[in-house]
Amino acid sequence: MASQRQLEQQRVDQVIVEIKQQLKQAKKEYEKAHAETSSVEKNYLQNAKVNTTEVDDRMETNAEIQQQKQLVAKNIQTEQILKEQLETLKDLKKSPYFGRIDIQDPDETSPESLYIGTASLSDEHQNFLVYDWRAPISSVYYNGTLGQVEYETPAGRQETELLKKRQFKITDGQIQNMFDTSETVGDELLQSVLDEHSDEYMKNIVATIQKDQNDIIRDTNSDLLLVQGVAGSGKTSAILQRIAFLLYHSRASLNADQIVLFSPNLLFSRYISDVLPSLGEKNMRQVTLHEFFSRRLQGLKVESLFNHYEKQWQLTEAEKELNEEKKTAEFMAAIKDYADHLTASDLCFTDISLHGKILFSQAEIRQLYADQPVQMTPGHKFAAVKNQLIKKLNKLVKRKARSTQIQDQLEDMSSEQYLTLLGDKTKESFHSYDEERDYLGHQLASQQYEVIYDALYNDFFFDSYEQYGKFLQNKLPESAAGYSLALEYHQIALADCAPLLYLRDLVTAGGKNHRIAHLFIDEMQDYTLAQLIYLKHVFGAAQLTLLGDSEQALYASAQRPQALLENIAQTLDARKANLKLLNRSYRSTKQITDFMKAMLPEGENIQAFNRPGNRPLVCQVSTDQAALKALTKHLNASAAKYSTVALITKTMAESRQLYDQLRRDLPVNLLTEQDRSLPQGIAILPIYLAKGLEFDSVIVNNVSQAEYSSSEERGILYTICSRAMHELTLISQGGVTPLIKQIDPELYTLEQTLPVK
Ligand SMILES: Nc1ncnc2c1ncn2[C@@H]1O[C@H](COP(=O)(O)OP(=O)(O)OP(=O)(O)O)[C@@H](O)[C@H]1O
Repeated sequence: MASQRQLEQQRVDQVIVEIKQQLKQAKKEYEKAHAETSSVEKNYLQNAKVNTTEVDDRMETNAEIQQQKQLVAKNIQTEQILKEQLETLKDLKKSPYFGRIDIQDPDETSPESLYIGTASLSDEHQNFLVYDWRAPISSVYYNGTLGQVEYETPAGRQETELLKKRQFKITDGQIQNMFDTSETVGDELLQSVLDEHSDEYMKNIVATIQKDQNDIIRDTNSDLLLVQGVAGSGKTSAILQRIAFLLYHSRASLNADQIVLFSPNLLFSRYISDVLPSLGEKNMRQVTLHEFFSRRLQGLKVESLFNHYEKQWQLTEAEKELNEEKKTAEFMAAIKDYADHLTASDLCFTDISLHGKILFSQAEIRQLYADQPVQMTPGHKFAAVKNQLIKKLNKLVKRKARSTQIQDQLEDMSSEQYLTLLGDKTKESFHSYDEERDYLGHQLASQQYEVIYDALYNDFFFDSYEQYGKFLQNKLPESAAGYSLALEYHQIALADCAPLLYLRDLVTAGGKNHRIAHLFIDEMQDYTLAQLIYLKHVFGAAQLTLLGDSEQALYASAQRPQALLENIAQTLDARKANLKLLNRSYRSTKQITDFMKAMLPEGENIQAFNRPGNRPLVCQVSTDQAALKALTKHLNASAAKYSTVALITKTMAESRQLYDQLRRDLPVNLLTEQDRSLPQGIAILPIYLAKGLEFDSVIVNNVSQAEYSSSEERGILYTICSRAMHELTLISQGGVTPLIKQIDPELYTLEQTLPVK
């Protein structure tokens, strides 16, 4: 292998020489483009400064400015492309590729060696020196074992013989490691990647994608792809590489703006923000469910998932049941049925007034609705009413424009106001003084009625909040009072958001976003069916990828994947639904994974990746003081060893309390819902904020019987433990929870401190 390694290093060196040449050329082109942009920009600014108050100059200047503006935009775009090329080449220079496959095509006489990297590179004769990891042939690297293999291409399925597969770890142009493997992607490289410590940002995994992950990444057929994967199995990683793959696969028709990812919290959004740029792609849009609902329910304080969790502890059984009902598909079906059968007299219309004077009364709006043909759908009727109202408003504005009041205002106008009213027009745009006068009068009247136009466009003549309240009174009367009370305080419970918005959209035929081609939902076990139905309704044209782990549901029982798929596919009306399971966990050491899996009734499905470490430590103490002492000791020790250490609690209140107790002695940081980045030092946070994240060392505060008494809390403890990569410490004040007691004592180390007499 030594001489093989020399040969491979020689090839790396040659490729780097080529990259350097291309870099030089690209730099030149970039600098040229940059100089051009600057000069056009300067020109544009100078032109824009021309005295535009001289009406004669205006038209000409306008046209010229428009032209310049377009030129600037085009140059900026070219400059941006060249900049991206430069970045790609710079990355390739450090590590041009990570894999090699030797293949024998049936119609070729000799085998061919192909090298695979994060981006493609060809020489001046168009020979591929490096293949992009997303190219059709690269799938062979991830998918096949040696021998006869198949791969998909735009022209159909192809066959080839895979003779050799080699993995490289190249840093700064030097091969650090290389392995030949017959495995899909062998364990050695993966082992060395997983041994690394975590940092603020997630990394791309393209060099070590596993076969089952590759199937998820390259699935282009399903309209609903459901991924159920155990904690740390690479679901989030798979989503991000899948997005990079889809962007490559459909380069001509898809851009990053057409992809939306629903992420669990703001910390997570930042944590994953580097992966796509590291693959030369733009980030997709990211939103949390809370942000999404808040934007659609402006003026209301939407309950967050976190508040929802925290409140669970205080709810009565009856209240919990009401909430549960609102989460179901049946509840959404009831909303649909209700919306379909609403008559004009049932609808909650409101008056539209200006300065206290009613312009359109609810009675008038109701009559307009009642006058629509019966066979029309509610949405069409609503749209027709809206159009008629806008027409009526146009007439009103026309009348107003000719009123003496407006004419008087025109007389008294300053020349500045006059120019603003003219807008894009010039004096010469009009044939007569009267025409100009009419135009200006119309402009002025329109301005005065702008709020009414806004109100009509935004459907403010319909009160969706009241309508939903009426629906509740009918369907779930016990919850109507609570809903109305919250509304009085401008608040809305999470469970009410999806049904209310669904009702609003159905009545008003609004709220849809057809532009989005792919919708990704991470941590889907935290979404109710009602929410999924609403998201599917909004993003009707999107292909769905849902990823989750029902064992990590914080307050719900786990559901079997196949049943979940059938349920969701049927509810969302999916035609090509596909279920993928990921059972191997990569995040944690074998010892931590074995401990976690023993917590679950069906944990035997989880396969640990064979990365060794210490067994989790359960530290049992008997007093408050001793607990705090143990906590301080272990936090200190972890912080000295690792870069990311987290103390994860069940609730925010517990996090706050610990923060107050520890902050004098330790560099601790309390994280809240608003935090977008992980600060240096030890993080203290409740589990719902740690969703999707990982830390070198995790400490759990109190795993006593009193704190984790029921199996309902299994999901919480499991999720907390599964955030640990290298070290897990659990402190228990008093007897440990039965969730741990039932675990084979061989799987952890028990440290007991005796009470001080
Ligand atoms: N093929 C792989 N190669 C290298 N690292 C991997 C691979 N798959 C997963 N990992 C690593 O394992 C860790 C867990 O991955 P990820 O966060 O994507 O899992 P997850 O299933 O979304 O986890 P969870 O549901 O517990 O939040 C990450 O550090 C990720 O980089």
